[in-house]
Amino acid sequence: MASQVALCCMSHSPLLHRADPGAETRKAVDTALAEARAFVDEFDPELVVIFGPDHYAGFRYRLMPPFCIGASASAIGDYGTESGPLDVPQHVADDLVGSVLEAELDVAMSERMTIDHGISQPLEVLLGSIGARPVVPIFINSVAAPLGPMRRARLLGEAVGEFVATLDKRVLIVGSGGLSHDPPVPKLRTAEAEVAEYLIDKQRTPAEQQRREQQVYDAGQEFAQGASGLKPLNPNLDNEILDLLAAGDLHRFDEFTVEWLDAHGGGSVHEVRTWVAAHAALAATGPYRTTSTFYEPVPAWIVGFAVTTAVST
Ligand SMILES: O=C(O)CCc1cccc(O)c1O
Ligand SMILES: [Fe+2]
Repeated sequence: MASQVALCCMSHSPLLHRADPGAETRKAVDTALAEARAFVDEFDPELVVIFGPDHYAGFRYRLMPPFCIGASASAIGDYGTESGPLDVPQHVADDLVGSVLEAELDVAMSERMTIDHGISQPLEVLLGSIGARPVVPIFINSVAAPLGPMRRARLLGEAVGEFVATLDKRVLIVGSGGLSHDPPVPKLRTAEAEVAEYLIDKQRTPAEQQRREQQVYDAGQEFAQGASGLKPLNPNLDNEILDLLAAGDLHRFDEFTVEWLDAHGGGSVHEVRTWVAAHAALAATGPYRTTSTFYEPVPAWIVGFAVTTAVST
């Protein structure tokens, strides 16, 4: 028997539950997320495979893999998200790592993966809590330059999908991140030495974390007031991305270079790699149809916020 597979992709933001985006936007996003949650409930997944980035919370330049599969993982609990362990089915994760390596993708593996809101927020939103269902987390570096070509994220997704198809389970594939956004994240080669230390190896103290979270909140408020040096959100690009995903035109993403995306979508637009990987995973199990799409640029959250669901046909 083959698996039954469904997909939900969503943007995340550290400010999702913190900054007021305006009553109308709040209502629209809450509705879209409630519908996604209902879609997941109805599908009743036995396993969740989630592609997500982090924000120098777990992976730092001391050792930065392009991709990493977690066979055991826990969340730090940044920006008011839950902290604690995920329920990772160890043998499934082990087999997935083996299967992806067999497909000649040199994925890293972690037996102590640390995740942040990039993975925990969609788990909370879609499942109720980070530990609600068995989950295999797959990290995709989406911020720490240099990044490899988009094509590799697509191929990773494909290899994951080929494995998922063999499981004989109801599997929900999740992608977390994007779309266009340019949050205030320092860069290794231009940051002051003390700041760069946090990108390389140093963990923030609780007080430093609190300051960082306030700084990001303030940046969102400034951005929403139009008084910000951050790159504007790019709804045209975001809609183009959503159209390609819905059309199943995943090869087209191979043509988006890192430089071009950076220029048009901001420094964190590369999180759409998680969407490409998730869709490639679903596509590897058979043809699919996008069943819902929500999109709205939300400056107060510094993100072009999107939610989609899709099913195998
Ligand atoms: O550095 C962090 O911890 C979070 C950075 C950050 C800020 C606003 C919107 C985002 O999407 C984002 O990733
Ligand atoms: Fe992010």
